[in-house]
Amino acid sequence: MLRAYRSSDVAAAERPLLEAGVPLMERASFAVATVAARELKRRGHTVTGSRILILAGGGNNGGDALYAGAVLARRGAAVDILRAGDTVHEEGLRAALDAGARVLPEDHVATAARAAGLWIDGLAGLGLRPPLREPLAGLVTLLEQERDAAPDEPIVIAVDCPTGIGIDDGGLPGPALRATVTVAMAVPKPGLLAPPASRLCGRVEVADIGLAIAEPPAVATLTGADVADVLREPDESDHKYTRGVVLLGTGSPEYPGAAVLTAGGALGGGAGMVRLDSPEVAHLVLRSYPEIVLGMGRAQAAVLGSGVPVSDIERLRAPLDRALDEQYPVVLDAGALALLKDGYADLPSTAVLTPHAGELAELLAARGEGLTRQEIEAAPIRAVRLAATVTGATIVLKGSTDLIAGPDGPVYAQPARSHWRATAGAGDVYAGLLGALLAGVGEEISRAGHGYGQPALLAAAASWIHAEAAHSNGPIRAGQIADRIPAAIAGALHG
Ligand SMILES: NC(=O)C1=CN([C@@H]2O[C@H](COP(=O)(O)OP(=O)(O)OC[C@H]3O[C@@H](n4cnc5c(N)ncnc54)[C@H](OP(=O)(O)O)[C@@H]3O)[C@@H](O)[C@H]2O)[C@H](O)CC1
Ligand SMILES: [K+]
Repeated sequence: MLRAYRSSDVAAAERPLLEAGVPLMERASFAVATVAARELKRRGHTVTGSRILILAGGGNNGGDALYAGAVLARRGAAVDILRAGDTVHEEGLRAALDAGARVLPEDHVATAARAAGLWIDGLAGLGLRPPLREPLAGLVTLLEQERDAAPDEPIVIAVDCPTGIGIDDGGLPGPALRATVTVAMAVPKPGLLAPPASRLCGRVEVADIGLAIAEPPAVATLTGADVADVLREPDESDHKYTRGVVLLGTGSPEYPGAAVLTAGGALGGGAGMVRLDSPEVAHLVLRSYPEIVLGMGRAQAAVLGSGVPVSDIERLRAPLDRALDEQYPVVLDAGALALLKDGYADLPSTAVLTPHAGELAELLAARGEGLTRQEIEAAPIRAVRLAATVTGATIVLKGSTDLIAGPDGPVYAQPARSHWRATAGAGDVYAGLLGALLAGVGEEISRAGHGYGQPALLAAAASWIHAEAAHSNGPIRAGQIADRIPAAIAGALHG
């Protein structure tokens, strides 16, 4: 699991080590230099003979970059330093100059940017209070223009984070310098895992500088190994009821396919049994999945709303109330979210809402929180935490990176592996898959009662599985995603 920590927690953890004289900056800068050398090599260049531009801000981020420049200059690179702040990290500058680097006149930015094959972005890191002020904002804008104009795009190594991103909220409040590789010191920060900021980070590498953080992570990303830990593989004691029964209140004459796709997601996700409470489309679903059992009945999880128009949502009220009364998990997708506009003020965390940004804006507005779709997409971590707080439910904000928040614990940020997943019906498949995972542990969740972090963790696991199943180098249909879920789960469980 990738765990990202707030900048304040990182800075607090650094302090005693710095006071004890632990050479954190030396370790950090060596890591930056190592990544820079390797990236040059990847492009068929050697450090010797390469021209490298050090973008040195006025703080320790600049210090890291300057010491990295010293290492690279000693290895034969031609190193130019652009001092971008009123102040500079004096020892770092001294080290770089002693190693043969030279300070550029300020009006040489464009020329130097074009001449350098690699830039090291040490303008600002943990100490940035976004948005960027002038002259840094103008410098970053100019550098982005030069990068776009350069015949060969330079390699940009971001020290700790790309300068200008919202390091803790994942926002992009102003200009920011896109990176090829981000070298995160000690631990990732939230802006490296959550969009829109994460889109500017390039590949994230974490440099071990001997720092451990005791605080809980603010954002986390599950890997396949974590998913294997979360899933419960059936054994000889299992039967279809112990593996979890999912009740689907999905699909309608207007959107019959959603019933088929949620059924495919639930069956692919390993439900012991799938019940369908949508008589008007049952014949269609049975044609694809004869395994489906028709009608209501005892279940360990319910999935409601996919493909159900708002005009038809009253039929979902009974299964929703039953899930809440019997305290088993319920996924509220698409049309079912409209039920929450009046009533259901305080949902349990076993209610998992799966809005996209527009639906989330409507949900928040109904709770008196006026965030627009644009504001949600600009700072999704804040939006998904707010939604979990005002509803009490677990929130899955679907997007190219799914963001998942429960009543406590980290926000999970689960990126798509490829973007062909953005196709009609993919959300229906996700809802069914999530229902299967929740049903698999539904009894445990019910016994544990509300406020149980498990639904958010399972929703993150479902997102990882869905991204894995949807990973493709070309177009993929939602039905194909459903068909590939079993292999994605087997891959997580057995490598
Ligand atoms: N603590 C350590 O020794 C280690 C830290 N690591 C590296 O250091 C940075 C954190 O360094 P810090 O000095 O705290 O701050 P930064 O260098 O990240 O940023 C401060 C500079 O940024 C300017 N600033 C701040 N906000 C803005 C803004 N909105 N617009 C423009 N400029 C801004 C600030 O200027 P001021 O005039 O406001 O002072 C500073 O010039 C961390 O990220 C690591 O890279 C080591 O890795 C480990 C040891
Ligand atoms: K930086």
